[in-house]
Amino acid sequence: MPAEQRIEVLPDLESLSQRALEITVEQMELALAARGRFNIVLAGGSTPKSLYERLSQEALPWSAFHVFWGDERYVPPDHPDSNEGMARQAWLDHIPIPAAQIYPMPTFLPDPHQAAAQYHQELLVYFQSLDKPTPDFDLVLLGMGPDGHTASLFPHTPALNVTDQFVTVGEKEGQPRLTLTVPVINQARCVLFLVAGANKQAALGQVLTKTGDPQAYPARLIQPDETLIWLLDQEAGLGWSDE
Ligand SMILES: O=C(O)[C@H](O)[C@@H](O)[C@H](O)[C@H](O)COP(=O)(O)O
Repeated sequence: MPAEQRIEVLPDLESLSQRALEITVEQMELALAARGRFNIVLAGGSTPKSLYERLSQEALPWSAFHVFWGDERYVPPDHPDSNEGMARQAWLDHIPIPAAQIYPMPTFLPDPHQAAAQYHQELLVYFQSLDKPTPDFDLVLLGMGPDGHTASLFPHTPALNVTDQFVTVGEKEGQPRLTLTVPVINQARCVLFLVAGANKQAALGQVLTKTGDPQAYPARLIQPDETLIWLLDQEAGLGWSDE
């Protein structure tokens, strides 16, 4: 159960993205004050694009950013479906962040399981260099699909129950994806969901009321110890608000 959990409903995607920018900067400031760097995990899909575009317009201490992904479609970065490609086009290609501080998920190996193991190892080495045995990201950005999936943790798939790896292979309609595992996401200091669109309403109802079976609505599995924030637009968040 998160120490702090809140739901904010914003009028539309643009105001949701502006609020997400504010929270991202808040979490960055906390991380820099405490540890001198900001370890952020990016979400894929379409919802976060407007946030990334806003970030590209900011003058932030980019040299303190270390950017990771929460999941990736198993395609090259120049493929239209690539989460890495979307984030680079919307944000990362427009700011002076050191290239070595961007850690894309590898999607060039023939076997996605090998790629998952490689990213696991990359995370292990990175966090061990910070004297941490496991990843403790400062901020994990997540979306949620109409079926209640998040990252590439899809309903009734083996990925939901992987606890001995930081990264595993998810699957959407037979297509492989790479995804952080539930324990890694839950070890983050702050998890921020960005959910927009009427097609998310039903799944939200199952997730936020904690009634839906977590295997059927994997976003329910996301219960970080510290901070969990849901930013919803009015279409998705009809009737929901902690405010
Ligand atoms: O790679 C992905 O697609 C995402 O990580 C996925 O979990 C996404 O966040 C949801 O499917 C919502 O996608 P939209 O933002 O496009 O609705």
